[in-house]
Amino acid sequence: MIAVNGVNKSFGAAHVLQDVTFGIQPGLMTGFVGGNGAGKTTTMRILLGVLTPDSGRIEVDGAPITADYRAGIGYMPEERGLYPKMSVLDQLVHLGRLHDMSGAAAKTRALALLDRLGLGERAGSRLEELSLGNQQRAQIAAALVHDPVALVLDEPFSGLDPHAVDTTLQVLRETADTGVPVLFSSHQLDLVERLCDELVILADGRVRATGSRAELLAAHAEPEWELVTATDTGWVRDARGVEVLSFDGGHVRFRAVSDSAAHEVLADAVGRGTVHRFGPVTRTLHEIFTEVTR
Ligand SMILES: Nc1ncnc2c1ncn2[C@@H]1O[C@H](COP(=O)(O)OP(=O)(O)OP(=O)(O)O)[C@@H](O)[C@H]1O
Repeated sequence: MIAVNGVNKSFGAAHVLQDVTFGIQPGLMTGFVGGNGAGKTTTMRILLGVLTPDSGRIEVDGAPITADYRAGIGYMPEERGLYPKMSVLDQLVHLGRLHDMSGAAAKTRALALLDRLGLGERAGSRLEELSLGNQQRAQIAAALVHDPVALVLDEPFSGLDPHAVDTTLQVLRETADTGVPVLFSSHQLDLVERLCDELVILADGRVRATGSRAELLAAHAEPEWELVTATDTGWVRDARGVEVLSFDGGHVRFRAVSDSAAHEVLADAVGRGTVHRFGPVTRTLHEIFTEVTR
């Protein structure tokens, strides 16, 4: 596991990372979310060793991260890093060779990756000739070409069309499935919700919440329930251990002192007629994000 441990960083008087602590587990996709200026890029740069923290440590399996390990990370920096005038394939091969791959192995791997990312036909094009979305795909291939020990990707999905998002996702998921820890930042909560195993929510340089989507939803769950029946639900107001929050004919939303109090309401409703829907009110990641970053 890669651990970001108690990291602090200031630029002048601005304390932009405050005791940032979280883990990136092997085999899992960890989404790093936060608004503009929250500190995601700064954290990633510290992880990669591009910036030095004022205090705190980056560890891999309990020991300080080494230069060797860092060299094996596939990094997609915010400022991107490929040469505009060089062909996509040539620079991928060049990057592979910088990581001690043979030219032939790097070429085979690069072509396979470009194919997977839907860029096979543009392998010979100069980067600057590609659309922004395709340049982005080339950047993703560049982070992956040397079979990285870990992946750290700054906004890898920005500018991708939905099809490219899906293929990129599949490629990242397959990489994670080989036991590689994957960290990526994103503003797109819907995407993060769809594809992340773990989430780290950052606001104003502090980690506000971490955990799987299910854990976050459970930790921030409201003990609220919803019941939809074919008949009037006005009687729920008189049920024991229940406070009705809203009520509209056959649709009632209520808070219950316990799960069993809520289930008694269900049993009562079933006795009275047809129940269309019953269950806890599920919240979206967006609601939780808004709440924890407020
Ligand atoms: N080199 C620097 N010098 C001074 N301030 C900096 C520097 N790099 C980052 N900052 C400041 O640190 C804060 C965090 O920036 P960072 O780029 O890490 O945020 P972010 O979460 O990646 O934001 P975004 O989603 O907008 O890219 C911001 O207030 C930014 O202005």
